[in-house]
Amino acid sequence: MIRFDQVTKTYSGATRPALNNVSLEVLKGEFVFLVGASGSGKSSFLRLILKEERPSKGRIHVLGHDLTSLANRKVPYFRRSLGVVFQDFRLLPAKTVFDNVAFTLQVIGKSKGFIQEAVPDVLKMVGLAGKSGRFPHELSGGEQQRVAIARAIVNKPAILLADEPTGNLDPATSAGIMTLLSTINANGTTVLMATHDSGIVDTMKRRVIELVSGQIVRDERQGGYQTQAIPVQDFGAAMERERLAASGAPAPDALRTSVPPVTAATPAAPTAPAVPTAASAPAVSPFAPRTAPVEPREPVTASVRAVTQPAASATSSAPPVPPPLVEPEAD
Ligand SMILES: Nc1ncnc2c1ncn2[C@@H]1O[C@H](COP(=O)(O)OP(=O)(O)OP(=O)(O)O)[C@@H](O)[C@H]1O
Repeated sequence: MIRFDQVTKTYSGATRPALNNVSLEVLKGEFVFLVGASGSGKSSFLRLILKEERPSKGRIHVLGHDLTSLANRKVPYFRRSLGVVFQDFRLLPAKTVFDNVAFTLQVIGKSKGFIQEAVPDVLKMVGLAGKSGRFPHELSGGEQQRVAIARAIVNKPAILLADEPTGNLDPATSAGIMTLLSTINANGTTVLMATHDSGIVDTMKRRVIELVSGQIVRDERQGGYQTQAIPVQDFGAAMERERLAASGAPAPDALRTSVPPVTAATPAAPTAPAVPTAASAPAVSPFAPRTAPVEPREPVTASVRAVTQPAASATSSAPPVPPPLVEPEAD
């Protein structure tokens, strides 16, 4: 469904690649978390799948298309099979909930009759049946994200890409969004989600791909969030480093994070969803110290090369995220 063969992406003017020799396969029906420190390459990975960026080296296949040779005029049509959700919702502020979702279908030329049926259906699915006449500013953050998800799935995409979809939401609201994404996945859509939310990843127990400095250092079935870049045990130390950095003091060597060797593993078969509920949602932020000991992870069959990585710099800032993907069909 999605295959990366030795993909490297180096942005112009950059001194190091955002993605470095990445090979992996995502199968139909999988739910995959992309984790890693800020700047590790998660958004770049998603943008390459959307063909918003081109790889500097390597090949990418998505839904049977070789993206390297896919003509630009065919890209809008290709993207109809992909839904995208962003952290900041990206709704059209002057359009109602109904019209935000309908707009996606209008620009690809769907009939009025189709739109009148499809939009209420999808709004019902995301739990917003009674709010179709509201404007985005009249909705909570969680409701706005539901509209964004409705918009992303109304055309029944084969793949849903979500770039930190819960990044602006509280834990209970995030749990509701994850329940929704799990339902969408259970209905057959392959989901790839970049996240920093350790609570969600630990609760859902899905495939986890971890990036450090643009390389895959972990590909684990039913994985947890624990990152190589910032090992869980060292969250306290990481916070102490932040405190010292903010106060201008040099970080003592004792506080530097060490990175254990890593065994990368592989594409896992789809598994039954373990969906957090609003009631059970753990109130954990990526930077919350955790006290529980780290369980050894069970490796799965390797098809991704094992990589040993230096610690990632966690200082890069996120680039601007690409605009919504819906484009009118070329004649
Ligand atoms: N358009 C761009 N031009 C130049 N460099 C870029 C661009 N987009 C990303 N980068 C760089 O590529 C690297 C990976 O960035 P990317 O946004 O993919 O990381 P990320 O893991 O998604 O980070 P975050 O968790 O903060 O969103 C970073 O060093 C970033 O500065």
